[in-house]
Amino acid sequence: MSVRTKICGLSTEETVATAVRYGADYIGFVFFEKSPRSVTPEKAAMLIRQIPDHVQKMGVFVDPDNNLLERALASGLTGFQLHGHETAERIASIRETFPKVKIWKALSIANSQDLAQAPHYRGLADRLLYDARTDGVLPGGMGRRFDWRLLKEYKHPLPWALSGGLDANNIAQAVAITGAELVDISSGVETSPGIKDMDKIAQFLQAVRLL
Ligand SMILES: O=C(O)c1ccccc1N[C@@H]1O[C@H](COP(=O)(O)O)[C@@H](O)[C@H]1O
Repeated sequence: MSVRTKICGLSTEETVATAVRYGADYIGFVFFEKSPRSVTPEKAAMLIRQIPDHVQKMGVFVDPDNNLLERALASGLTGFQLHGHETAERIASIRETFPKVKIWKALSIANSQDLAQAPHYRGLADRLLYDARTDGVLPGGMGRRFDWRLLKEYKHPLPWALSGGLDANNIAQAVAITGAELVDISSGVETSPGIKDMDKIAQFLQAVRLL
């Protein structure tokens, strides 16, 4: 099975170049000021200029207003990853305002009841991103994982991706249990919060290629 990858939270030219060189399918930029990975639209634009067309560029947001989405989109994004409490109605409104942009809705998962929100986004989001529920300041990017067995046999209402606490050592098990065809990583390729490591990026992408 070919598993696609998203490397998230990049903020330097070197790490973007490494992710591209080792075959990332998606690269993510965080537009959330409380995050140690936060970038401005201007910085994202500079980084996105070095990314080829075949690699999708996702912006990560937490309950953004349209003004922020607009400014970030101008940097060259192809998709929005919405990681806050965005309702189905809010997603519908974002889709109407930005019809060409792919929309991923992140869901915080801690138990099987959390999956009940998933069908609400059918026909609205392009993809669901299952991530672990966190209790901290950040709703993602905490390296926290959830019980992957919750996704076993689950009938997904939409295309989806797996995230939350993934790394080069656990990715084979995560994919074997969940059947994920797209995986998303941030802190698993860092040495400390916000500091990406080029070797870890390369190792993760190579580990996925071997699956
Ligand atoms: O990375 C962040 O700082 C972040 C901030 C706000 C919302 C989401 C964020 N990151 C996303 O969280 C998941 C899981 O990350 P990790 O691999 O567990 O560190 C991933 O999609 C990041 O894009």
